[in-house]
Amino acid sequence: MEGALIARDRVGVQDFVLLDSHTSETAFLNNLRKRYQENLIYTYIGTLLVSVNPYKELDIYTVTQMQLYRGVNFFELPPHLYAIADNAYRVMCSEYNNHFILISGESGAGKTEASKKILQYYAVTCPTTEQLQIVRDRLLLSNPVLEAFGNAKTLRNDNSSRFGKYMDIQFDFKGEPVGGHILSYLIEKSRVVHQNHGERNFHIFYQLLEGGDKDLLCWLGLERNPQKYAYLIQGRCAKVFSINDKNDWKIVRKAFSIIDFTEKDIEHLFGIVASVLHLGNIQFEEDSNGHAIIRDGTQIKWISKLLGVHLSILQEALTHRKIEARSEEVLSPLNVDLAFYARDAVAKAIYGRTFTWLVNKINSSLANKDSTRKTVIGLLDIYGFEVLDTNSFEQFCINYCNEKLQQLLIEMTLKAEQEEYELEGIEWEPIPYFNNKIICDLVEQKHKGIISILDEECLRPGEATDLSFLEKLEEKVGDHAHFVTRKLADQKTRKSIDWVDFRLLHYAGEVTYCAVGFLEKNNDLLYRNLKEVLCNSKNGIIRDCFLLSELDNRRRPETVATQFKNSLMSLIEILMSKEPSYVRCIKPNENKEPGKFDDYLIRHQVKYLGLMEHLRVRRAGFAYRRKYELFLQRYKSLCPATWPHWHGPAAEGVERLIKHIGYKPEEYKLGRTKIFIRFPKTLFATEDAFEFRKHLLVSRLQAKYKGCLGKREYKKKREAAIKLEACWRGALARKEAKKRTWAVQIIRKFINGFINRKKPLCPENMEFVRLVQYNYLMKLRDHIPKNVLDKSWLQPPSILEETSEMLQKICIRSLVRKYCRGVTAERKVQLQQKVVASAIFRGKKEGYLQSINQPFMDTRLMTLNVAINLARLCSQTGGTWNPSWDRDP
Ligand SMILES: Nc1ncnc2c1ncn2[C@@H]1O[C@H](COP(=O)(O)OP(=O)(O)OP(=O)(O)O)[C@@H](O)[C@H]1O
Repeated sequence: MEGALIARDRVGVQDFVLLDSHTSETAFLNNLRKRYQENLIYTYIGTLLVSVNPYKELDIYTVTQMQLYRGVNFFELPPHLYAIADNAYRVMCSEYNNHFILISGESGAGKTEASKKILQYYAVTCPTTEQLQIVRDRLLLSNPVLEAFGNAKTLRNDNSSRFGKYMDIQFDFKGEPVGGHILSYLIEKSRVVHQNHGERNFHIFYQLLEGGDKDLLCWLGLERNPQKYAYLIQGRCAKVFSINDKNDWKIVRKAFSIIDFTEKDIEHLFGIVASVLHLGNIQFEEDSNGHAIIRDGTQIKWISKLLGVHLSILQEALTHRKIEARSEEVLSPLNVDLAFYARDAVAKAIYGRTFTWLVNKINSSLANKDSTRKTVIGLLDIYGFEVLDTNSFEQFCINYCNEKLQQLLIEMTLKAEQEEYELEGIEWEPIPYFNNKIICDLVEQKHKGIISILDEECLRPGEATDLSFLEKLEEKVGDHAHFVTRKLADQKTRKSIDWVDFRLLHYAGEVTYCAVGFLEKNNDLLYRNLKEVLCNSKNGIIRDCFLLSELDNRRRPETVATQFKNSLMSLIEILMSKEPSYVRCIKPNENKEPGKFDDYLIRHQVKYLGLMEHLRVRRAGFAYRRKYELFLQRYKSLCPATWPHWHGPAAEGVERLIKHIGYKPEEYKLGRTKIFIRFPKTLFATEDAFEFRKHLLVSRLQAKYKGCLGKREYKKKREAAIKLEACWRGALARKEAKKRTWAVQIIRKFINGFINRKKPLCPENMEFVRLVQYNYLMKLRDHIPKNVLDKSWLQPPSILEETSEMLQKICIRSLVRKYCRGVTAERKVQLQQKVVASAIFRGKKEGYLQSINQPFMDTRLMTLNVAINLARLCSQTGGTWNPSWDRDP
């Protein structure tokens, strides 16, 4: 609930106890409308769930939704059927007790849908084993079978349940669904033989004709066309747009096989369904004596075959009545009207009892054989209060049932309230409410109640009629404040009550019942000879339904109303021993239209569903109650002493908190485990303060969160950088170490090579020698003599001495060659002359050595020639010569 306190302006309050004007029906309707228009079909009154039929598919029944509600605190999520179902289940598991969920509302309000949804919820969310899967399937598939035989199209609902249903789902100690049991109440048998305009018979008839295969129909003596059967066409709407009989037939057939029906069972079952259709087509005619006779024997032959009864005996039983006169039995012929009555009575009886057989059959397939203790959750899908234009015996029973259930609800709610107050040590404040026990007594009291009077009339000898019954009522309960007839009414009311009517002032409003047919319906008699025929049937189901022992029992069977009263008593007993949850379904409009909220219709239902009464009871004390822990958890931020954490007991924390907020003493009470807040406005003020505070907290949280995110990001980056650095350094160090290792190896090799350098080339010195050679050659390349006069030469290492010498020679030779090539012819002559001159002057001329480098000059050449000649002369004469020469290399 807390979740949507926030959105209350738009979607209203999720819990009616939080309405300010809780006694105002208009405020109630406004809230309901506001929510309905937002597709919020569920609203709480405390723990009671109010549901408004949306008449459209809503996206709120998905498996995800189921998981959402699973195990979550009742008030934490928006109201939902699943919350009710889950709450019952959780409490059952933890406290190991039994529960029931009572679903009520008028026809078409969504009761059956709700009960199916709850069943699906358990099927999906409860733990189970593969073995139990079959139980789960049977539980789910029991629905289509019961709906086929017990539901029909009515004016108010295309799939209206024409019986009351109570289904127990049994759970073992692990919370696994292990079995189930169904009780059915008051199936509307009259529908088998009569339907109002716009209504249909039970679905199964149409499904069989539409979906049954040719061979089956042939075997049953049926034609596919429903128009051929008198029991199917009174409503003139055998075909309904919203119903797919063919498809439904398939589902029912499949369900039969899962629910353990044998082929024989199915054969007998459809034999009965077909027999009912054949019965409806039997026509009686009057013979000359005014007695009923059957002219066309076709139908009766089929019935005799399908029910396994003797043809002539059946024919006789349908047209005669056995009367016991003294100790003799006399057959008295029936007139046509009585024959039709007998025919319809058989049809109703066999259909009604077959339905009971069906429920028993389903029960035996759902039964859990192991005897360990089980806990149960019961689902009660029962007809709501009915007010039709003409209200008959059925409406009387239905409305009586609703009175009883209303009483149960009020008692249990009051009891629960009182128990809670006692448990919490809060003083009990008496709650004023309307106790409808007075109406229940009017109906059910022994000897004095309406049912007893009706039974008396049915059983007494003599000519009892519906009118004599009415007179008896006036006589015996005429002075009751909740009973009126035309005779008893005042002038004003008299006009609205017919002479055959009586009116009851139910808790939900006035209902006028037409007494016509009460006796007949209450008696529900089947002539004895017809019963005998059925008891001797060869159809196994009919034999199970009509026991021979019934014939021996001379006591009159209980009347329908008494049977119903007794079954209701035992139902109430069953319910009283369990923990209750309630779902009240509301029908929003008469046209099955989505989104249409008919104020008048809904106001009416709010009234007769007792919602205002329930709200008054829930609100009479306190509007809101919560465990201290939950209250503190939600609102602790409103008080500095409790925020962010309260370390003491929760109750003390709450006390500090509300003192800080400023609650007045009359606004609250503190129980043992819970705080009780009297007025919704107190809670809303707290909620508003919380909202405001939340915004503050949210911005703080956001800032903190952003800071945290930033820090986290920075830390991440930093760590990444450090890691990267470490990796990089490692890589560098590894590279360095590798380099060093390599260098050491090289140096080692070098030293080794140096030590062994003198040895011939071997692996130890190979590299060193090569290196030295290489280095020497490289160096030599840079120190090669540049001309022939340059006598320098790089000193070679010892291992290259020989090579060096060779290289030097090659080099000199190359230089010389180069020099020689560069010498011109003129120069060559000059040099030759110089050689000659040298030969002449070496050692003989002073300054010879200095003149070697001097080139010859042309002027001097002449002189040289002269000199040569002179020299020759001198040499011949022994004289000396000392000319100065130009330098020349
Ligand atoms: N929660 C829902 N969501 C959608 N449609 C729904 C819902 N509940 C009911 N309906 C619609 O309303 C129709 C009538 O509902 P349902 O048969 O459950 O009514 P009921 O109260 O069981 O009536 P009756 O008393 O006649 O059996 C359904 O066939 C379905 O179309």
